[in-house]
Amino acid sequence: MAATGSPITVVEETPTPVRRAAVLAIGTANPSHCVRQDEFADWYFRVTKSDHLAMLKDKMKRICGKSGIKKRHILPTEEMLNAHPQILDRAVPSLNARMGIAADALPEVAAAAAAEAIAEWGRPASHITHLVVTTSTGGAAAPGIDLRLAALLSLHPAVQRTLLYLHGCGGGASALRVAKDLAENTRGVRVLVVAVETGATAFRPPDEAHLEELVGAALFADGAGSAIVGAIADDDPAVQESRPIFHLVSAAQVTMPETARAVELRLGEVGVEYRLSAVLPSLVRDSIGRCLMDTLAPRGLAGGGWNEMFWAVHPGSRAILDSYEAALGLEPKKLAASRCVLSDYGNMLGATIFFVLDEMRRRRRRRLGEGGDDEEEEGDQKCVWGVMSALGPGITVETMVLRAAGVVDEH
Ligand SMILES: CC(=O)CC(=O)SCCNC(=O)CCNC(=O)[C@H](O)C(C)(C)COP(=O)(O)OP(=O)(O)OC[C@H]1O[C@@H](n2cnc3c(N)ncnc32)[C@H](O)[C@@H]1OP(=O)(O)O
Repeated sequence: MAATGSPITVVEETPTPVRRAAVLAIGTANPSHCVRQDEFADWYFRVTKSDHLAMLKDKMKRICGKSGIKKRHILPTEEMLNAHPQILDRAVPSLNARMGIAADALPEVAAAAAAEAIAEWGRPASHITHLVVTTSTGGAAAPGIDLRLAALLSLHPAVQRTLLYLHGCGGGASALRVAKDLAENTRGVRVLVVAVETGATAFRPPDEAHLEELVGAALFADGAGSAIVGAIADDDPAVQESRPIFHLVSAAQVTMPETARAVELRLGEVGVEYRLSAVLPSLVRDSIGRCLMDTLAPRGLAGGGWNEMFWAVHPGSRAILDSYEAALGLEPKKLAASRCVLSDYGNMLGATIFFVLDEMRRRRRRRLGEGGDDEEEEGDQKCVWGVMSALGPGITVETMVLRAAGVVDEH
């Protein structure tokens, strides 16, 4: 597909929608422990007592240097690792210790992000009708983090809970897809969506036999993202309460052919184990254009040119963003919000997409509200239609067509 082209005409999923879902508020939060990427290799090898593995440490420094990350928040501290020595010993089961750390810490981080979204929404938490929570690293228990979160936020006892486990980096987008369906199918539904992740469940010392874990240790980070999703309808009195940020126009999920082993997540005796194929960036470069074309063509978006839209791409890593850019012929400004989030927070798996949406609307507000003159930002403020894209295990591609609220379509 050409990078530029004819005006965009979107085929709506429901031609005469009674209700159309929209993101009404966004919140984010992180644990307080922040590490600088240029200091991470020294910290990581010291706290894992691995300074003797000099070649691995050098490799880790090279990976960190090419990661596109400046800093990120992580739950593990030296004190925590000293209190749980089994985390540093691959020969000893450590799942219980890791799940305990996640169960203690993550509800608070998730609640902080959700509380920020609820405050922006401006209505009582008890008005939330549905809660969709996703995590790949925050345990596997029932009742799970969703029930704890409902209690911390004083949600209504009848709130309907859905918990999505192990959707990886696509988790936030999956949860938004579920929330969109819930909101559009029942009048008055207001969904609180929360994604929360920690690398504590996957933190291990460096090992020559598990080099992809060096990559994960260099990229993955901890945080929570949240959104309120509701449906906007002309005949809905609740519309008065809502100031949409992004309309959720249509959603799709596809799996790239023959990639079932490219990205894997597993819960094992030593916590969350993952496989990241070294050829992941090239797999994405080769297939993402076709995947998006197949997904978006039926919705009328494949003929308009990728640069005519704004892009909210999950920053799996610097190389993954490079692959999107190369495959789609995107101008550098298109992925500026994704690269900014990667740089400041790292890859927080499912939580990251909320940070990207938040960063995009912040840039829009800055531009529209303060009359900024940054040409790079200006391009995206004018785009009405956008694509949210995130890759999960599989490689599973989650895609959502977005429409920016408050932007006039000039076509
Ligand atoms: C979890 C989910 O559900 C979805 C996800 O988002 S998964 C996370 C997605 N991200 C990734 O998998 C990382 C993709 N890779 C990258 O971003 C980049 O390769 C990188 C930042 C790790 C390195 O940058 P680069 O430009 O490729 O530099 P390059 O010099 O080729 O690689 C640096 C080193 O990393 C090693 N490396 C890169 N990818 C590796 C992998 N998957 N496993 C092991 N080693 C790897 C290279 O072999 C190289 O080692 P040497 O320096 O010893 O030669």
